[in-house]
Amino acid sequence: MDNQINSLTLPSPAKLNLFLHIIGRKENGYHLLETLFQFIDLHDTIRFTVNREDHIRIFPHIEALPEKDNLIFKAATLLQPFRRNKESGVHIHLEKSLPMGAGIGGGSSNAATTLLALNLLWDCQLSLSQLASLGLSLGADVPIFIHGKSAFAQGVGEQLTFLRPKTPVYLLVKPNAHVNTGQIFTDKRLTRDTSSIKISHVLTLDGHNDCLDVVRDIYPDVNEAYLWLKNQGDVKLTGTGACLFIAFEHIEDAERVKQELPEKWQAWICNGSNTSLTHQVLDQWVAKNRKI
Ligand SMILES: C[C@@](CO)(OP(=O)(O)O)[C@H](O)COP(=O)(O)OP(=O)(O)OC[C@H]1O[C@@H](n2ccc(N)nc2=O)[C@H](O)[C@@H]1O
Ligand SMILES: Nc1ncnc2c1ncn2[C@@H]1O[C@H](COP(=O)(O)OP(=O)(O)O)[C@@H](O)[C@H]1O
Repeated sequence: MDNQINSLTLPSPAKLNLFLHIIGRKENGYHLLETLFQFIDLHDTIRFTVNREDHIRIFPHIEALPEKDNLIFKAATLLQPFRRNKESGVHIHLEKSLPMGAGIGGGSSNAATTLLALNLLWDCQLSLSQLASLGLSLGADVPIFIHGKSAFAQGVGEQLTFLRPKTPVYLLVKPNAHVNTGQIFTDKRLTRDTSSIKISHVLTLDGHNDCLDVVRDIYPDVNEAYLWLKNQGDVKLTGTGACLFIAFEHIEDAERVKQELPEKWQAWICNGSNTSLTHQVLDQWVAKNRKI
């Protein structure tokens, strides 16, 4: 990638929740979760070019997502007070591949990638912990993308214990539904009393997703895809959906199921990764620019 000192192109990857347990609810209505996050190599790509125009501009326009609601815009705005660079504007080009409202965290990932990139390009000099605290106000999943390492998360997703789960091949399937996270978390039928687990058990546990039954009930297409995939392996829901996934040891098995999958569902074969692709590229950029 032709990264220069005033521009940076970064992948902004998706995550999976290998399990998601709801163990309680806070007074403000937010849910206390226990979830195991892992990254996958499916990603958006974002190019940041700083300039002296003092504006944040995002291209191209995404239908149904006004610029001011874009988490990329919100993340850049949050970082503006910390700029130390004369080049205080930014032109952001977003190549969107990740489906939205799919439980794979595309919006949170984009927000985190923006904070990481502009922290360097605007010379804000914030630590990862400071960026994660800032990012948490944009979404519960932003801190994991800031740290860029697979982790067991507690609280609303901000208390992280870094772990290295197995990295299988995944078949990821997107039913035709755009899930509203808020709607799932306010559903009366949601199970909110799963027992807390010990960190030492996380990697050996066959965890579940407490949102699955409610999501299947509200979104018939998720239910249909779930029933189809159930015959092919241990199918799981990521986040509040809509995406479902199965882990395979061998890529050939994942490919066979993908070939048989009804065409109406979008599907990808991807690899699990315990380091986010963003950080892999960022580390190379930092090493290169240190030498200049
Ligand atoms: C459930 C998870 C698991 O990874 O994934 P997604 O399916 O969204 O990717 C996340 O915790 C979601 O994080 P995120 O998508 O950033 O949610 P937010 O924007 O913070 O919250 C959307 C709404 O969901 C509810 N919410 C969210 C997180 C949480 N721990 N408890 C909640 O009750 C709140 O009503 C909130 O207004
Ligand atoms: N840059 C962005 N990419 C994706 N979604 C965004 C972005 N900015 C804001 N959003 C909003 O955030 C919502 C959740 O998006 P996303 O994080 O992709 O899904 P999920 O939380 O289900 O994994 C979207 O429905 C969209 O309205």
